[in-house]
Amino acid sequence: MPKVLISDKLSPAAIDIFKRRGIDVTVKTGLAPAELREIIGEFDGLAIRSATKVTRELLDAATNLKVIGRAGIGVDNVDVKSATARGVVVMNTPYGNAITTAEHAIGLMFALARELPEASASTKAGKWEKNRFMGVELTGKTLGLIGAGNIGSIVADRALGLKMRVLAYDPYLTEARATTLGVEKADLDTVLARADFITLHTPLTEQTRNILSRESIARTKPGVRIINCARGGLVDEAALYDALKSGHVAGAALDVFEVEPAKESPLFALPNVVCTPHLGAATTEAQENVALQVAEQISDFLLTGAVTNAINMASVSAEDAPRLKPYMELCQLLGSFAGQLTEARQGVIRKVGIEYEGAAAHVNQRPLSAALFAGLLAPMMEGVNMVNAPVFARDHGIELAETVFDRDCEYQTLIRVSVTTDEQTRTVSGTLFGGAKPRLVEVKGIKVEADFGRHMLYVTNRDKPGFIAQCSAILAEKGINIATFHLGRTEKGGDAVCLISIDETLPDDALAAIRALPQVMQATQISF
Ligand SMILES: NC(=O)c1ccc[n+]([C@@H]2O[C@H](COP(=O)([O-])OP(=O)(O)OC[C@H]3O[C@@H](n4cnc5c(N)ncnc54)[C@H](O)[C@@H]3O)[C@@H](O)[C@H]2O)c1
Ligand SMILES: O=C(O)[C@H](O)COP(=O)(O)O
Repeated sequence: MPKVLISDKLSPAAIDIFKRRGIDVTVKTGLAPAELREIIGEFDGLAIRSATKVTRELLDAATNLKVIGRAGIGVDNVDVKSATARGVVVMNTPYGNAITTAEHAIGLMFALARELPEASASTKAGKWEKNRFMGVELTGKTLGLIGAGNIGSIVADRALGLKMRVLAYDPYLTEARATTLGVEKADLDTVLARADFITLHTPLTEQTRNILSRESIARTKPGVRIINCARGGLVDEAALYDALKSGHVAGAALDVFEVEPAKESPLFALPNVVCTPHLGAATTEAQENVALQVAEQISDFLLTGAVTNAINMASVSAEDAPRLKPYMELCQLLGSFAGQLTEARQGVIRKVGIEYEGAAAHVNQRPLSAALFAGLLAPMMEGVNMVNAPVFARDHGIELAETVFDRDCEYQTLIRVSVTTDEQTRTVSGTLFGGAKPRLVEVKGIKVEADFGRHMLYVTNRDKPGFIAQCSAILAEKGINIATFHLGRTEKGGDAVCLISIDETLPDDALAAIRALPQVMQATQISF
């Protein structure tokens, strides 16, 4: 039974789902990093929000971990690169808290426009300062969106309902999408110059860090009000402080901070600053949504291999997972076969070609190439799997060329793999016998039908009499039982391949004896 640890405060709905799906679930929140490192090795899955920091050190200790599920959107608390390198899938729940967070941004905009927190504090203090507070109307004002993804789009929709004009800066926003949203697509300078309110809705990346820098804040319209419900680090807090003090910025509402938890900040002393402690996603509805989603996604992955909302891997729907399973197995075996042949020759792989024909041409091929790379690279690298194999391949400069043939095919399905090293190109093809059982059908362009046995001997030889008898005699002498024996050749007397499935591994001296046979050009032991 797979084991999952919930290490942040998640709705109890998640626990129910894990239990219902047959997952052994443990809840331990508020653990110190060392305490978490101590226990993480037991778990196959980890469910988190933003409090748990999934560092390289934690991942080093997470020897069984297969999946990290973030109940929420931002994964900046996860070292995704290290997780990928260790073959751990990282998933989030990209939509579950989007409405709630957009509502928080709108709420903060109202709070700024009418100085609600200050007015509330003053009233509760018995001051009744009716003449101190004079707000601004939102109707007819311009809202500048920086980032028009899931949350930004919802904010735009609500702002349009408030009769605001919405300008959006997002390099990935198309004109067509802007029209659908009812917003005006603009460059950053235009948003800065024209917006009465600016609201940020981008992830924190190298491009967005300090997107509201001292210089860009200086270019904003005097009297602008700024809302950040996305990530600390998007706004230069020191520059914001100076602009608020000078009055150039009339107000700022911050849900997120450069350093969290934000226990102290010069900004806290300013009356025109509204702060909340990273509450963007904090509603019952949103927390229920993300908890349910993350628990289902983690369970699906651990129980069926379905991959949803992964940051570092191609998606495989729950519906597709069982259908793709035999194809993935075939690809992994073909990759492993080709990888072991390449390893035997110590060649550096330069290029991998994958051709899909028949039924394989009509399935989702992205996870298939990942499975193939995992099989191919496993003999050469430790800890390789479907998550990290495509990254390893890219990092090692291995070019991937995929071709899908929509044509009549001799087999119900056919996947052909060619691996090019500095010295040669090796081709192997396989099919799914009966639609499910992986079978080799071609090696080096020579037809030879064989199941993938646990231990196999692959021989290339010249098609001359005596080879089968001599090879069998060597195996018999070592007491090695032959399970299956398959032959193929280009033509009578030409190049031949032989695939022998044996019941155990071949001792080195037997392999050497087979290699020494006069007809043999290459003999390699393959294990799956
Ligand atoms: N405060 C909270 O509690 C809370 C809750 C949920 C999400 N968030 C954060 O809100 C942010 C947005 O979430 P989302 O779900 O809308 O993400 P999203 O991925 O749907 O949208 C992000 C948008 O930013 C745009 N973008 C990327 N680089 C940009 C750049 N350089 N300039 C302008 N736009 C750029 C992208 O094109 C995309 O449209 C994330 O950082 C997320 O972590 C915070
Ligand atoms: O990225 C997110 O989803 C938000 O920052 C919410 O984070 P939280 O779930 O830890 O509050």
